[in-house]
Amino acid sequence: MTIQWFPGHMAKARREVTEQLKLVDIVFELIDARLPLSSRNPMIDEVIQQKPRLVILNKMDLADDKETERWIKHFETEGIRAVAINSFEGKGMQTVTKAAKEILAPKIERMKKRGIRPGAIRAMIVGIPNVGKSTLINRLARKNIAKTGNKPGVTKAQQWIKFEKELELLDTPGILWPKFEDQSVGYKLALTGAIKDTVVNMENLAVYGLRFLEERYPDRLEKRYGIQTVGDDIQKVFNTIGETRKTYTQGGEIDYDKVAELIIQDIRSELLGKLTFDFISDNKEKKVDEVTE
Ligand SMILES: Nc1nc2c(ncn2[C@@H]2O[C@H](COP(=O)(O)OP(=O)(O)OP(=O)(O)O)[C@@H](O)[C@H]2O)c(=O)[nH]1
Repeated sequence: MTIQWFPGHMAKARREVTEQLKLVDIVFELIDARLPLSSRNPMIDEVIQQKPRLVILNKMDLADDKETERWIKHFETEGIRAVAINSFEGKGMQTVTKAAKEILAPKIERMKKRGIRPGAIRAMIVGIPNVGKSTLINRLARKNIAKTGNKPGVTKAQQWIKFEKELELLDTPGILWPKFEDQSVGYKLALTGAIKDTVVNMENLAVYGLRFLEERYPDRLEKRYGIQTVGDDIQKVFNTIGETRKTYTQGGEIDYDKVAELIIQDIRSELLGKLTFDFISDNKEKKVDEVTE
């Protein structure tokens, strides 16, 4: 299933999440650890409102550990509890349950004081396509209840999963739309596979990837491709990579489409190491823009 985020579809998605929210005590906002800014739904605060929330940075195995740590601290300075996990391998699951219990502890205490016996804590997962919602549900359920896939937009159909003593999870995650803010957000989402390749120009995406690496991870660029700077002569860079990797057309020319694909695959498949694409300074720059507008 391909999700087309037309306005009607976005309104429906929001309505559905708002309905589901009434059923739960806490929201697990699932984001991609590589994109702690770009993989958040742009209206998430408005949608969730005052509901207690835990931000979960998934796919931590693919992200830069130092940056993930920084992001967790950053969320906490904003009053939002955050944890990092790898739901693919089931790493960090205890941090999710522990944090959820701690966030709700004051509420449970208040209920107890009023003589109300608290029931199980009920949670739901919310996130944009492909952040790993189904994978996490399966992990917490420890069996394959939810369907997963490696293409954006596969999640479906609703019941409660008891994933630990006193904790229950809605088996249907809330799927919200990604940001369409600017081109760089689009490129970052495409580089991590959150939006389909067909909606972006692969050569432009590869160039964006190279420039990003040059700016943030120049050592990796040099190690993998022997390139120190990308500069303005992109063709030269593509030629260098094409020659080293022997990416030729049948006529013996450099195959630029293949070089672009190769760069994107290298980025996606960790051949350039663990990468984080959003930096806390990106967030600050944006806030300054907003203030001056
Ligand atoms: N490396 C890594 N891959 C993950 C992790 N979690 C999920 N994935 C992969 O990410 C892809 C998307 O996972 P899903 O669980 O289908 O994502 P979803 O959010 O349910 O996707 P939609 O159905 O599109 O909303 C799959 O290929 C998963 O194997 C993780 O922690 N690490």
